[in-house]
Amino acid sequence: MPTDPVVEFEHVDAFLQNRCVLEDITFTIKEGDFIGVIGPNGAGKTTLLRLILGLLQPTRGQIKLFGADPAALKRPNRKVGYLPQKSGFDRRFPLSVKDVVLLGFFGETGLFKSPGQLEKSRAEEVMQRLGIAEHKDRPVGEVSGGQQQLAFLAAALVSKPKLLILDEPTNGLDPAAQNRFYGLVREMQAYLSLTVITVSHDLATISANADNIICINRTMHMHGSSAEVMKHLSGNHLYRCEFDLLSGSSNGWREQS
Ligand SMILES: Nc1ncnc2c1ncn2[C@@H]1O[C@H](COP(=O)(O)OP(=O)(O)OP(=O)(O)O)[C@@H](O)[C@H]1O
Repeated sequence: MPTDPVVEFEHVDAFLQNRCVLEDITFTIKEGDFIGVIGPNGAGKTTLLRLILGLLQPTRGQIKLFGADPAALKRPNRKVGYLPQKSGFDRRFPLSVKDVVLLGFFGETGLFKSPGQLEKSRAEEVMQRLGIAEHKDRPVGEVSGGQQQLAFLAAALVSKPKLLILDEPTNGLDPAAQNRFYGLVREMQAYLSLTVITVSHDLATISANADNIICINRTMHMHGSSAEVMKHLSGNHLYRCEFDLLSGSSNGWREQS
């Protein structure tokens, strides 16, 4: 069955403070895809997400989100759930797990309107599905890192988005918690018929969980199924992506001899 494009990039460039951060990026993400975006630190992954979200305008090229300009797209057509990088939010906030989940409705209800019964029961259902309902009254700063991430995932999902965008969602989690997180994302993907875009610099995590992978480091190096990309990276000794995590260098794509 043919599927509609959810995100379309056509020859997109992005400049930040007069520096080219993304160059000539072209790809299409279709309904139901589970896409991993990988690249070393500073490769432009978060910038790519900001372009998709309409928070940044491309310097050249065209971007469509659900067939429209992302910056002009308003609810109810803008059905996007977003889980930003951990560093973007102060997790010592004096909120319970349930409060954090209910924050996910603010895009719908506005900041100053309390969530009603419908919102509360939807939040309860999502917390049940993600296995965090038993922690709902605990301060979010006191639950484990994995449970915190699930609370923020629940907040991104309560408004029943069609596209879920995750920026380095499993940073700082151990491998078991990472697998559990992505297993739950998969379950929610099936339940809500979601398209998922997840960003990471961890190739192992991405390849184990995403169906398709986009490799970027300013330009787009590869776009294909996880199996194809992994085969290319591990079987082809000419090109292999290596991330210099220790130095945080953005020159992580190296030619191998
Ligand atoms: N507001 C900004 N102004 C100027 N340069 C920026 C800005 N935000 C990001 N950059 C630069 O743009 C480049 C891409 O940044 P971006 O955050 O998109 O990379 P990333 O792949 O998400 O990195 P990381 O894995 O470290 O989060 C980096 O060199 C970064 O320093």
